[in-house]
Amino acid sequence: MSPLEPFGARLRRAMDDRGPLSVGIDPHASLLAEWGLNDDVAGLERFSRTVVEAMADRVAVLKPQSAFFERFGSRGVAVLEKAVEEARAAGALVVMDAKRGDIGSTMAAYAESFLHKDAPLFSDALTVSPYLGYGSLKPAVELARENGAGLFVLALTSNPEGGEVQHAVRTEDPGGRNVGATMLAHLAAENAGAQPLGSFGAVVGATLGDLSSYDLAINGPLLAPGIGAQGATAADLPRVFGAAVRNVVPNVSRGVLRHGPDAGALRAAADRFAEEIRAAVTSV
Ligand SMILES: O=c1ccn([C@@H]2O[C@H](COP(=O)(O)O)[C@@H](O)[C@H]2O)c(=O)[nH]1
Repeated sequence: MSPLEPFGARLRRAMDDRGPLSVGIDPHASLLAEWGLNDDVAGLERFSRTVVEAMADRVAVLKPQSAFFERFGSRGVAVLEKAVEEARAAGALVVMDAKRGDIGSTMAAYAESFLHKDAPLFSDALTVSPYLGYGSLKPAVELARENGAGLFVLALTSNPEGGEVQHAVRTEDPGGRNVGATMLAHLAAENAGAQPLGSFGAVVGATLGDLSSYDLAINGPLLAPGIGAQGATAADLPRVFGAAVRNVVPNVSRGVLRHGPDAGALRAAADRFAEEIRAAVTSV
């Protein structure tokens, strides 16, 4: 198989063709119950198949949350493998939300698990945690480049607790930047010169309010969770992201999934978010 076109180029095209919305595949136990499914592997399988079948031919990105599959052990991971394969076959890009991070030698193994084209869980991109130091992610950056995949590095997360780590200022940083800003700067360097968009993105929550003190121009995608259940709205996007909004991939998980199990209702909910996002982004 020839190497894939770089993730950033594939994502740019998908965003232009389908709109930038990412829908999460987050099979919370509470959602399984609301959908009338058992909290078991069969329920998990039905839930994830329904979301993939409803969404994969229309949204740019599907973002499975690995935690909800891992909780069922190896049989849950098998369901995840199938969801990834079917979503990609139907034309969605898959961002695996597994938030991996470790010392470099172990990071290399995580990278092999998600970013090697022959891995059963090969995904178009993987979320990673840089809090063992950005340099510890190097094996993932390298393998992603070799395999046409991408990364989303946790920079400024959507949850209120994130600030105690991400807003911490590094005393040795000559510019007095905080940790989140430092991660954005690393990503800008990674994406330098990439056309039309780099493959190394940041996770930046849509919940965060005005981010004009940050340089979000990383020439890469900004994965923006927080719309819907966490309280942010599509209308917040221009205020939060400013001129960088064109590179934002807004994610909605529970805000769409709570409309299941009917596939038409799921699609209608995703379409409403997609339209709100389109209107907000084109207003900039
Ligand atoms: O900063 C972050 C990083 C990741 N997430 C993940 O996104 C979805 C959000 O789900 P909602 O139901 O739309 O709130 C979920 O998988 C999180 O683990 C995030 O929320 N914030």
